[in-house]
Amino acid sequence: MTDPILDVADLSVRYPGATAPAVRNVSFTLGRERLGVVGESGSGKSTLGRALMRLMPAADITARRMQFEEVDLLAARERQMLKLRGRRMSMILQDPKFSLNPIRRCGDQIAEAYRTHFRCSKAQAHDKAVEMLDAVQIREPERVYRLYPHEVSGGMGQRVMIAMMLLTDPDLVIADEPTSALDVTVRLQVLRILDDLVREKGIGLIMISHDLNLVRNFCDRVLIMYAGRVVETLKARDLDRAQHPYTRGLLAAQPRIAGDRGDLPVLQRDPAWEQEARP
Ligand SMILES: Nc1ncnc2c1ncn2[C@@H]1O[C@H](COP(=O)(O)OP(=O)(O)OP(=O)(O)O)[C@@H](O)[C@H]1O
Repeated sequence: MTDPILDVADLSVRYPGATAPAVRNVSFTLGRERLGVVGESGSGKSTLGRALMRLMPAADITARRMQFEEVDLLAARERQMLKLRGRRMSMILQDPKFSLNPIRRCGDQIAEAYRTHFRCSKAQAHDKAVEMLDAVQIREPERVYRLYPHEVSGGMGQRVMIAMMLLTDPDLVIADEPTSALDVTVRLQVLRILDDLVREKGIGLIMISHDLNLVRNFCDRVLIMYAGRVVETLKARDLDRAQHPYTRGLLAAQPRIAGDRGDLPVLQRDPAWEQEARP
């Protein structure tokens, strides 16, 4: 692995009033690679992503280390975080409908994001927005610039979001289920764009997903989360050789198209999984 972009040790997150932390003692490093974060609903994947961006002012975030390049994310003031977010670290969410402003044209939103970070004229920001739409393989960028979010498909909306994120050349991108609302062909296009970012621009990508097949094929390494903890960390290509019974249970519960199509096994949970952690 290359020099870590992110180095996290013993990160825990507790929501106000919650009896147990949503994320518990999570440790990992991220290089210029694709790191998958997998686990069932409620295992803490999104909480982990939002905590890294410090997007949860009400929650209690503790860690031994939370270092993003030269920045100590635990000590950084909110002013510094405002400069980092959207510039050097970005997040892509599942559904662009909730991330784009419904009453502003897509292109204007990208141009405005550019002007937030860089001093330039409106015309320069417009040109940059069109260039970015083109970079995410939108065929008629000038036309799409003028569309409102409700006028674009889910896949195009997701590409608009990625275009906005690309503006500032971030080093870290956290993608939270970025393709689950997309059909298979558009999903491939979006994955290809993210893949190019890792290969050509050398970003570090955290890909949060439910989809074991997707992370197996797309990611370099995978963190498996259960009840807020990382129970296993593996190279994606070694996923089928996973040791932890939870990971093995998830793999066994995957539907198969070919071969024996008997009943899917039900995951038998062991309460001990909640206590242990294997970084
Ligand atoms: N804003 C919040 N306030 C209080 N509790 C929350 C909040 N967001 C999430 N939680 C709780 O934290 C735990 C982890 O949730 P989180 O959304 O991180 O899981 P997840 O693995 O991303 O799930 P999903 O795959 O369904 O998105 C859950 O028990 C959830 O109920």
